[in-house]
Formats: sequence, structure tokens, C-alpha cells
Amino acid sequence: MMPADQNSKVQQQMFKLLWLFRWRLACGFALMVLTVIFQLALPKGLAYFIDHLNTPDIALLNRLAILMLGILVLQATAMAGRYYVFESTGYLLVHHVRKQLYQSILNKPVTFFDKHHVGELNSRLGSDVEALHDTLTMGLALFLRASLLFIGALIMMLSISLSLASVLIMLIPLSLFMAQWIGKQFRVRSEQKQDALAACGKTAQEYLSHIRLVKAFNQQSFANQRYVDANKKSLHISLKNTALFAKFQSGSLLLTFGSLLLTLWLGAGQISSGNISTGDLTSFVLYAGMLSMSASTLSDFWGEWMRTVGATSKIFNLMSDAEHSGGSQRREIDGSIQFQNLSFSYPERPEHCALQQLSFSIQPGEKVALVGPSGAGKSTVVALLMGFYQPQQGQIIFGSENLTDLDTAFLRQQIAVVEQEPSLFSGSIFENIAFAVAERDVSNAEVIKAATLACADEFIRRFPQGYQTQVGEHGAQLSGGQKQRIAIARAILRNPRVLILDEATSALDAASETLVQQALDYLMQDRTTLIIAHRFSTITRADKVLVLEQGRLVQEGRPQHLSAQQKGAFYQLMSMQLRHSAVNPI
Ligand SMILES: Nc1ncnc2c1ncn2[C@@H]1O[C@H](COP(=O)(O)OP(=O)(O)OP(=O)(O)O)[C@@H](O)[C@H]1O
Repeated sequence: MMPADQNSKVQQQMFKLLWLFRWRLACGFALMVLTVIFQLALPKGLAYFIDHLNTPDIALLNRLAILMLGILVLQATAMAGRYYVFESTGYLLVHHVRKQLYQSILNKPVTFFDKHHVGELNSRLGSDVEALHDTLTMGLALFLRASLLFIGALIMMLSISLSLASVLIMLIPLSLFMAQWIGKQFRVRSEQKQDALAACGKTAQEYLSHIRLVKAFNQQSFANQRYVDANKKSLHISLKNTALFAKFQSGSLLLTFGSLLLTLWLGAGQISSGNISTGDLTSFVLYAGMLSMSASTLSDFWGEWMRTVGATSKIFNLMSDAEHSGGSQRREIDGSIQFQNLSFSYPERPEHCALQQLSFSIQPGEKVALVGPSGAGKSTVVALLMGFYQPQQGQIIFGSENLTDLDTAFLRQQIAVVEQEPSLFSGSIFENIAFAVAERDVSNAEVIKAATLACADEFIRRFPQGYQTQVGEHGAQLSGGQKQRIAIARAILRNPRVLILDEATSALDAASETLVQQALDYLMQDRTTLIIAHRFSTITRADKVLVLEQGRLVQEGRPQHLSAQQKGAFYQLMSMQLRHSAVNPI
């Protein structure tokens, strides 16, 4: 349950959203008032018609029929207009919120993504935003219409027969209570069903996205069983829901037709005593139907509205704070980097020190290899360098500027990262290389030049569609070496002052290896390069090596110098690496 003040804040924001579309909504409301007036007029017309069925004045009946037909046509037209205006406003609202929400998510700090699962964010963008459409526009429209109809039908019923109306009004609380109770039951079960369906989807996604592993271990039947189990839960809830609905239907039938019978019985007495006509009784029954339908819409709405407030509060929370963009200095960096007495713990694991009192400096143009066992803190150094996290202690200096004073976006423009497993997006090879430059349009010639320097132009041209070849999800059509060269072309196009290279651990064939190395050699020229290095050959070619162990810098120096210190961490690490390479050459 949300606290009341947060509830009202969310509702204020929901009304602010509605306010953006006020003219469309006002137009929809005007059409709605028209449809309600027509709807209320029809039973009255019908009553008049029935009471004059025996009249010898056929012309009067004809005029009456034409008038009612006219009202019907007008009502149908106004109804179509009302439906279109509200429904389309709902879609425009969803489009608006989804656009803003996605943009806010993109601008969140990296720490945010440590806490939130991509699947969860997807469901905020999907079903939670969709709830706004259903409740905020269509739901609200139905609520307003039901309110107008309820009041109108009640007035008409009271005007036809006070006594008959009083009896039926006493039955309203019973039907409202029943609808409320059943609505609550459905809500609880539909939430359980949603959870069961989400669990089903998660199981399917997990096994299907790792299908090769499943097949490699012959685990199809295990994967199938997991899915069947998850599916069974959702079936069980659906069956329970269906049984409840069946009972509800019979109860509601009894109540509806019981009240109808009561009305007819009491009405027949009133007709025989001459208080009302047959037409009056017919219209009374029709108004009573409108009253009960609108009452159940009204009782459903509140639960629906509060559920949407719940879902929407998560959306508004996500839309609130954006990434801390660091300082305001938009300085060109010269490539020198210093870590000064830096300590850092991830916000999600504050008790664990990922980096401890780390100090080192890198000169402009220097090639520095960052080495250390798994979990030593190599990737953390890079994450801090990119400004993804703020250290709790110490500082990072670019040139003479503290990282906290620099505009993070401007700083990142001057850094390029080549990942260990390059990420390619669905789209063409051209788009994937041009992805390097967000600030301006990139020409064909620039992309081709970058690809040529990355030794990628030749293989790209061999594809029938060349640079327009679609790489498919996760770049499935490209080999490991080809993906790496595209990632290198991307970095060349960015022309960064500082290059961060997370060296691939997986082996390439000798020909690919040579091409990738050639591309990297070009890329590293005259740039400060920090390499998370795994290969012996890379490490020995670096100007300097930083050896990390459990977040601490344990050794630093030229590789030749460090390899001579047989008791040092570097020597141990390299001996292990060489033994491993002898077994699994990379
Ligand atoms: N997002 C995170 N949240 C919490 N702890 C993290 C996070 N990322 C890394 N860590 C922890 O921080 C420490 C350093 O991790 P880091 O990824 O920097 O090591 P690494 O040297 O790059 O390892 P590897 O060579 O295996 O990639 C590890 O103990 C790791 O468990």
C-alpha cells in the first residue's frame, strides 16, 4: 500500500498528464453528454410509442418512429465520435509517456541498472504504461459516462414512479456489494495469474535464449518440464477463476432477473390501479437496467483506478531523477590520467571494497596493461574512469581536472571502449560503426575509412549488401574476429584521446588474430591506452603494467622489469598464464 500523500502526488501527476490533452478530452466529454442525453431520451420515446400503439393517428406513429430513428442515428454517430476521441487520446498519452520514460531510463546512472532488471524495465514500458491508456482515458470516460447515466436514470425512474423506484433503490447496495466483492477476488487472482504467466515467460526465455547449451547437455526434457510446471500454475489459477466467475454469473442472473420480476410484479399492480401506463413500466425497466449497469461500472472503477495509481507511481518514480552529469567543465583532455588514493565500494555491496587506496598515473600516449586475477578490480577501474560510479574516497584526475568537475558526456566523447565481447545492435554494419559518433551525422567515406583502417572493409564488401548488411540480433551473422574489427572501426571513427580496451579472452584463428592485432595497433597509435590485458604478447608490449589484487595495486612498472622479479605478483600471474596458454593456447 502506498502512503496517502504519495497517492495524491501520483494522482496529481496523472491529472497533469490528462491536462496535456485537455482539448481532445473536452471534445470527448461534450460528445459523451450528447450520447447520455440521447440514451436517456430513448426509453421515454419508447414509452410514448407503446402507449400510442392503439391510436388511429398513423401519421403520429410515423412521425414518432422517424423521430426515434433520428435520435438513434445521432446517438450512434456521437458514440462513435466519443469512442474515437477517448481511445485515440489514450494512445497519444501512452505514446507520450513511453517516449519520456524510455528517455529517462536511458539517462539513468549505471548504478540504477545494477538495481533494476531489464525485464522489469521492459514491463514498466509495456504493461504499466498501457494501464494508463485503459484507466486514464477509457476508464475515466466510462466512469464519467456511468455517473451521468446513473444520475439521469435515477431521476427518470423517480419521475415515473416514486414508490417503484424506492423499492429498487434499496436493492442497489446489495448488487454493489456483490460486484465489489467479486471484483476484489478477481483482482487478487488476476495478479496471481499475471505472476504465474511472468514466471512461465521467464522460464521459456531463459531456456530458449540458451538453447545451444540446453541441446549440448541434452537437457530438452528438463527444460520442458520446468516450463510445464510453470504453465500448470497458471492453468490452476485460471480454472479457479473460471469456477468463481461461473458462480458469480448465476448469482448475478438471480439478482438481475429477481429485481426485474419484482419490478414487473409491483409495476403490474400500479398499472391496474392506474398510477402508471404500460409504456411507463417498460421505460422504467429500461432505466433500471441503465442504473444497475452504471452502478457496477462505478464500483469497478475505483479498484481499477487505484491499481493504475500503483503502477503509474513506478513510472513517475522512474521518470524523476536523471543521470548525474558531473561538473560543467567541457575541457579537451590531454590523455594523462591519475588515480589518487582512490577507494570504492559498489552501492549494491557497500561492505565489500572493490578498490582500495589505489594510486597510479598514466602519461599521455602511454600504453598501460591492467592485469590481475578475476575479481581483482580491473573492470571497476574502467567503470570509474568512465564516470559510471563515484568513488567514496580519493579522486581521478584527467590532465589537471578532477573528474567530478568535468562534464561527463563531454569527457566520454573523448574516450572509446572496445569491449571484450563487442556488442552489435540490430541494424546495418554501417549503423553499427556510425554508432561511435552521437553528436553529428557521419558520412559514408568516414565509415569506410574507419573500417579500412580496422581491416574490416574487405570482409564487409564481400557481403552482397556490403555496409548495408543487417547484422541481426546480437550480430549473429558475424564471426568473433569480424565483430571485433567492427568494434575497432567504431573506436577509430570516434578518434578518442583515451582508449579502453578489454581484451578478448577467447581464441581467434591465426589469420583473424593477425588482422585484429593489426587493427588494434593502428587504433592505439598516439593514444593513451588502458588495456585489460589477458594475452602475454599484449602485456609484454605495454609501456607499463599495473598489477591488481583484491582491489589493491600490488606492482607497477615496465613488463620486462616486473618479469625479472621472481617473487612478485606479476611473475606469478604470468607463470600461471603461460602454463595455461601451453594447455589452451590463445
Ligand atoms: N556491479 C557490481 N556490484 C557489486 N559488486 C561488483 C559489481 N561489479 C563487480 N563487483 C565486485 O567488485 C570486485 C571487482 O570486480 P571487477 O569486475 O572489477 O573484477 P575484474 O578484475 O574485472 O574481474 P574479471 O577479470 O573476472 O572481469 C569483485 O569482487 C566483484 O564481485
